[in-house]
Amino acid sequence: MNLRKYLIMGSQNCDRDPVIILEEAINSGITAFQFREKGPGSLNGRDKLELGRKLRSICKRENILFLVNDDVSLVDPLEADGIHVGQDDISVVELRRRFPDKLIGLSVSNDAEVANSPIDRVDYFGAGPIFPTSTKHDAKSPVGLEWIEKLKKLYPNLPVVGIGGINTRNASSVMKSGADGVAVISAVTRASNIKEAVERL
Ligand SMILES: Cc1ncc(COP(=O)(O)OP(=O)(O)O)c(N)n1
Ligand SMILES: Cc1ncsc1CCOP(=O)(O)O
Ligand SMILES: [Mg+2]
Repeated sequence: MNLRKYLIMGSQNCDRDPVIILEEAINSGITAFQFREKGPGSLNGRDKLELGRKLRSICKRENILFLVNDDVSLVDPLEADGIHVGQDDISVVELRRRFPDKLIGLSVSNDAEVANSPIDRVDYFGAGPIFPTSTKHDAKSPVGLEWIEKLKKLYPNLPVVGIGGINTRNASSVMKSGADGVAVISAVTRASNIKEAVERL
């Protein structure tokens, strides 16, 4: 599982065709992709599924991990490698019961969330928001790089990806804090030059 450069994206994050953006990002070196069709301007129903199928087939062809965000109903039709959920989504216990062999990522932002989560059923943590972000309107307050250091001390063997406000200038600080990868939306989807952005990340 290579989560080093983890792109998260839905059509609502794109000024251009998401298919082109994903292809450029893969050709430039991203290692994992999360289909997150969510929030203002996002697609629903058949349109969402149809875009998911296109993005999934690109990841399959290019041998890039493909995870879905939140929406359990997409896991089987898209033959996703896994699913990422947060504290207010379907429970990890239920998810693991339904999908014993899929990757499960869980968002954690503080000690209480970790204490109340079945960590033994999780494959990686999404830690954040590390920095302020304007991409997710209901994001929690930034938790800072210390949160990554703390998580790695508590769970040295569980991969941690930092998320939230990560860009080409601050990504190295996230990795230096012990993260196994950086998860980004706008740093890639809003980049004027995707190749340069992914390479610099
Ligand atoms: C890798 C990664 N980490 C964190 C999140 C955020 O998940 P969540 O808190 O459930 O928020 P939404 O993305 O569902 O709005 C993520 N998606 N991916
Ligand atoms: C989905 C998500 N979860 C926490 S912050 C965030 C948004 C990350 O977007 P960006 O990389 O543009 O700050
Ligand atoms: Mg969620």
